Amino acid sequence: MLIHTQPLPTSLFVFSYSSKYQPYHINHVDGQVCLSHKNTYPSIFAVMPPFSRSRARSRRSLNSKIKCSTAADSSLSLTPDPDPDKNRKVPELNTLFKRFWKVAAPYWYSDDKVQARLQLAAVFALTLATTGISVGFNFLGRDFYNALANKDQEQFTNQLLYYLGAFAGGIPFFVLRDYARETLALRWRSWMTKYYMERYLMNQTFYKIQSQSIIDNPDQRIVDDLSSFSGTALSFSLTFFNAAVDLISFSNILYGIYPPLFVVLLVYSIGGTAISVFLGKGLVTLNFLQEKKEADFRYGLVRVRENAESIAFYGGEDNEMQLLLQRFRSAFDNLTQLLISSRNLEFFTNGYRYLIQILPAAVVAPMYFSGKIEFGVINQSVSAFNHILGDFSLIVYQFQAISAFSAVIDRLGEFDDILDNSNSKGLSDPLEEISLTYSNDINSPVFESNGSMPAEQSQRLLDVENLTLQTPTSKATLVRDLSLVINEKEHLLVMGPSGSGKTSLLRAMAGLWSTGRGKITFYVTVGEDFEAPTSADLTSLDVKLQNTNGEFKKAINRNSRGIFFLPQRPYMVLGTLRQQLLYPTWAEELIPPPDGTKPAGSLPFLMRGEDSENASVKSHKPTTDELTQALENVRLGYILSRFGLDSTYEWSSVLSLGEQQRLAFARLLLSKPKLVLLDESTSALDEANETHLYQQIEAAGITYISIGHRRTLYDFHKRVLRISTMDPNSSERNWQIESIQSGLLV
Ligand SMILES: Nc1ncnc2c1ncn2[C@@H]1O[C@H](COP(=O)(O)OP(=O)(O)OP(=O)(O)O)[C@@H](O)[C@H]1O
Repeated sequence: MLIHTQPLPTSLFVFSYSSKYQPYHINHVDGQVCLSHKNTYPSIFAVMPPFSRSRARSRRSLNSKIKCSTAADSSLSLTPDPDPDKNRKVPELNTLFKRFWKVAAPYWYSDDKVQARLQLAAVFALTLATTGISVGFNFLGRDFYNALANKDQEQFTNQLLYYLGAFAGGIPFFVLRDYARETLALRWRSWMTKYYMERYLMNQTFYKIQSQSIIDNPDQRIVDDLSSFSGTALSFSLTFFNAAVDLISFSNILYGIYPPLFVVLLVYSIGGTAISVFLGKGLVTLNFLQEKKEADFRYGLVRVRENAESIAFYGGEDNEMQLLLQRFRSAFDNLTQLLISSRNLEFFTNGYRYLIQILPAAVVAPMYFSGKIEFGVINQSVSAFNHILGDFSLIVYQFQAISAFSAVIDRLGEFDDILDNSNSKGLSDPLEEISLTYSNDINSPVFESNGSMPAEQSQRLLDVENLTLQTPTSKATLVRDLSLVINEKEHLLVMGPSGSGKTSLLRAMAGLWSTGRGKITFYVTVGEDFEAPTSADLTSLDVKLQNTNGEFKKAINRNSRGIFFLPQRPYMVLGTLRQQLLYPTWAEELIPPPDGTKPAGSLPFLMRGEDSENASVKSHKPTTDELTQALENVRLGYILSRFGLDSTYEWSSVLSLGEQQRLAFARLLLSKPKLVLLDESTSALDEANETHLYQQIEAAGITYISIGHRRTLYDFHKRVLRISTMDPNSSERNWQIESIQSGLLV
């Protein structure tokens, strides 16, 4: 137990700041951060290096306060927007605790748990050591000043040497404690980032979140909120731990001096905490909204960057400016309210802090006057009182940081729930009934597409039975009671007016939409170890989640099952031309350093193991020659001399739309799937190139289902599925299948 028997010397110091940093004021001075003690030692002042990561949040909010107080003087007009977020409820305390636990716990039970717990123990041990060192410095300081007061030169010199020795020995503990805490926070964040990204990208959750606008800014939650969560959770834990140690150390002293003083302190701090919670309760919501609005604003800017060419063609700068300003104003308005609430809370917090400064001295002074205690005991009681007050007042002093942290917990907890239940009723429609199955039973009898007569011995690839397809949110029926069979080489063209539901049919086949009824079965050849997933597998996160430790079973990937989808809008990944071509079938491996060593600081769980890659990754990965040949096959050989295979460009900007579509066909030819679903994949191409590409995939033995509007497409297909726009009042089928022979309908 750490007990101060003497008053703390007034020259202490830098050391105690971070173990009990809460009683300090934080100020910016010339790019440095200055901490000055808020209660016990108003004269103590320590200049710190620029903020560490764990204090980045304080810096950010501080910076934003500075920026905003400037902005408040500017001429921005502040017309309030009607804002549905204003009715957002403050989360209950127990909900917050549950969410905190749900977000925080998985890491400490994960594969990395041994390392994590050891590091945590080291951080706590170092924190205890630094607290002990601080106490030791108190005693050294006391003796130093006693020697000075007694004019004992020899003792003074000795104490000075002790002090310098202790200084040299003690400093590394403080540095190592902070380093250990920061590295643990980084490790925790890295693990959580992978854990969240994995669940976000799994099972098309990212698509559902985006297309159904389920939550705002998942990217910001993964980047900013996770970073601030791990850093703040650790530093708060240490702050509370320190407060507990401190409380035990100093309660005895204070209680021993004068018990009523202890009781007064208890009542004062409990009352203060209750009032600050009452005054600051709106801060959690405001902080939550601030995060959202800042992310919305940033997203708006990202959209401008991503769509630079379209905006420039439209000349839409004024509109963009207005939209962006609107988003910024929304963030600004909220921040203004946040500042007002913070200011009101500060009135109370500062009053609370200074009102009681002289109380302990005033209470014990009569005992001193009557000779019951020595003068030093007054100092000691003031010191102990302030320590305990600081410990009991953590919530008052830290309320703003706690409210910001609560907002982070709330946002992450909400995100975590969505990821966990990504296919439960919360996310998907209760009428979600389309069953999507991947079957390896290719021996079942093959029928003609009209379902009546046995066909020649070709392999069946797709079976659609009584499919009624609806839009996910409005439940508008797009296709009614569709049945069709696709056998090998029976290429199907899907036609129909714009908006009739052609792409949506592909969405259902890809498992992106499942509202409606009916059954879709893909028949695919797969390895012996493959257990054909059912539609429930495909929509149940549990199947893919082995446990809550964040270990995932191999995700089911339809590309590796011989089925490929080319979306309407070509998608170019961030990376090199080689990566474009390999996407999505093969992942580009990390290039190891020449000496074969692991990159410094790499964490085992950030590496993608073989198991987590597509099954097809194990299949032959195309060589440079094969990649070059694939480009030649789609008449794109000339871009090689321009860009090379291994340079990174913004491909969606440097390649024309038609070139991007041809690149997508090169991917297809390299992957050689059994069946491909093409959504207007040649719409930007001239007829000669279109014919060439269809000839290429036909020659590669790929069966295809294409969506398209052009009659020239008849030449490459055997049948056409014609979908008409659904009449909401009709209960009739809105589709028909016609045969094509030699490019003509029969
Ligand atoms: N996420 C969604 N939520 C609700 N309705 C949607 C959604 N996406 C598309 N729709 C609607 O579904 C209908 C069918 O859209 P779909 O994209 O399938 O049309 P399409 O036949 O492919 O049209 P086009 O030929 O113009 O590409 C449209 O009316 C569209 O507005």
